[in-house]
Amino acid sequence: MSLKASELILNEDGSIYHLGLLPEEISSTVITVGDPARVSRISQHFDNIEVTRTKREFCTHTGTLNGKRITVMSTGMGTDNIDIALTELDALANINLEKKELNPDSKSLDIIRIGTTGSIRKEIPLDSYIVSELAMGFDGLMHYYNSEAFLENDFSEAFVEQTGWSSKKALPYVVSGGKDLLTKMSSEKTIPGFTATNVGFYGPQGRVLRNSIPVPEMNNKIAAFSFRDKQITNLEMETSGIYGMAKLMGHNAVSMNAVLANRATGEFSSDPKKLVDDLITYCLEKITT
Ligand SMILES: O=P(O)(O)O[C@H]1O[C@H](CO)[C@@H](O)[C@H]1O
Ligand SMILES: O=c1cc[nH]c(=O)[nH]1
Repeated sequence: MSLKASELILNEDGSIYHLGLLPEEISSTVITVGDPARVSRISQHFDNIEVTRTKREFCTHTGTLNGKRITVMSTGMGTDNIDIALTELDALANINLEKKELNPDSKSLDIIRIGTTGSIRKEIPLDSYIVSELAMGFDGLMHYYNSEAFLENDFSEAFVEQTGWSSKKALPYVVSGGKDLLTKMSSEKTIPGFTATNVGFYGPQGRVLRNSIPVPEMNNKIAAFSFRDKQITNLEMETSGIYGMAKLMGHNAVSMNAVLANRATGEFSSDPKKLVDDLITYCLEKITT
């Protein structure tokens, strides 16, 4: 059955609506970043670049490094953008856009997020790298899909109870990263983490400039949460959405986080550019070997 024009939306050139890409323009290995400017900081390492496309906050370069074809794409900030980016990436991989029909065999993508984050633990210092084994989403995205099969609801229940999480906020959901990619991207240079994904950068992460927030000690409560020997390590804005969308559609995902803020000590990295560039170099080496 053909998908309706209002559901699978294509541009005049046949490309997918928000990303502006055609199926042959993406690799099965996709690096995602929040910042569009970070795309060329990654693709400058490629031996060649065959595709460059920008539409809204979605800037995409596809090229080859050491014989491996890689796509790098910016998603902008937040899991609302992740819903669009991953759904459209999946459509490029698994839907015949001309016939508007699902392909008979489904294809699985490797999705590697290279992002920045704030640690909420003193013992996870500035300038370290966290690989997210688990993600807890405060964003609610997974509740809009049939995701019950893979959500780790016992973690969510314990979290709500231990932190006194308000029912006015979305129920936190917990989802794991892709096992093989977690192993591939981890080393003695990385710290395994449990990443909390927030709906914003300021109030939702407990930052106060001029606005007050209802539970000023929430980051401490999040840091004190403990269940089955797991504790939350860091805050950012995309990982839970990426892990959830990847699990829904049969893709593998891992989130690599450069710690540029430590919220427990109040410090910020003195050289965030170098920190991210070093993580990029680390990830490209791991991806291509
Ligand atoms: O550096 P990126 O990948 O954008 O990730 C982090 O930085 C942004 C906030 O400054 C959010 O997107 C957060 O998840
Ligand atoms: O503290 C931080 C740093 C980077 N990104 C975030 O979302 N939070």
